[in-house]
Amino acid sequence: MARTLISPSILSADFSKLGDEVRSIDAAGADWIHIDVMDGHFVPNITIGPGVVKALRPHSAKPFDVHLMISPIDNFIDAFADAGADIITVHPEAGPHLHRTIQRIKALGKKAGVSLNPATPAKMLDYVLEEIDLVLVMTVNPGFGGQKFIASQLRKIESIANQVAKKDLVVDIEVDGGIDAATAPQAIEAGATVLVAGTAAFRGGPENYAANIAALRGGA
Ligand SMILES: O=C(CO)[C@@H](O)[C@H](O)COP(=O)(O)O
Ligand SMILES: [Fe+2]
Repeated sequence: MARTLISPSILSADFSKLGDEVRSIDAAGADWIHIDVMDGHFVPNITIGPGVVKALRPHSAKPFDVHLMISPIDNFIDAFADAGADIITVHPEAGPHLHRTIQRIKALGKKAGVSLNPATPAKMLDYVLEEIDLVLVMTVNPGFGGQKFIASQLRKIESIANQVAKKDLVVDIEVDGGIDAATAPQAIEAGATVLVAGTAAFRGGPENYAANIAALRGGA
């Protein structure tokens, strides 16, 4: 069975001490650090920009998994790469030329991801799957933590996992939204290789982070 990585979303961390939160979740066993960037335009919420990513960079050596929910996207790719992102994930609806955006991310030496909203079909990947490192399947509508898992997305994960296997590609399938100890095994069963969790990872404060991550791995 494929390995399962845990990428806790700092959207659910205590924003008044983000550096400490990143250190704590890293020490608790996070594989990646998921950073949700929202612009109040592509999604109805505003979070953080490249300056915060840069400030957090010294707090962890784990890969920064940066999920960009901003449009237009292209003017910001370089800024997040410079700030210390390792994986940069974009939504196809966030710019006019997805292929070009991916090329730019790769040219900067970063891993490239494409994120699909719940209503966006897997077909969107037909001409880019060979170019990318990761597909991020949203199991909630993007914008907020703490929403309910949309189970219809399991079928999409399965279909992408089949395509990846059929084409013999090395592409992670990351699932994002409403992931907890109950939904994690369903996502893994469908083919997810990376689990994002905000609420379930940061629940109860730092003394609970290791147990929270272990519970998510319980399905692995
Ligand atoms: O990208 C997003 C939301 O748009 C996510 O990364 C959330 O932060 C996940 O939070 P939970 O659903 O796990 O609370
Ligand atoms: Fe996210």
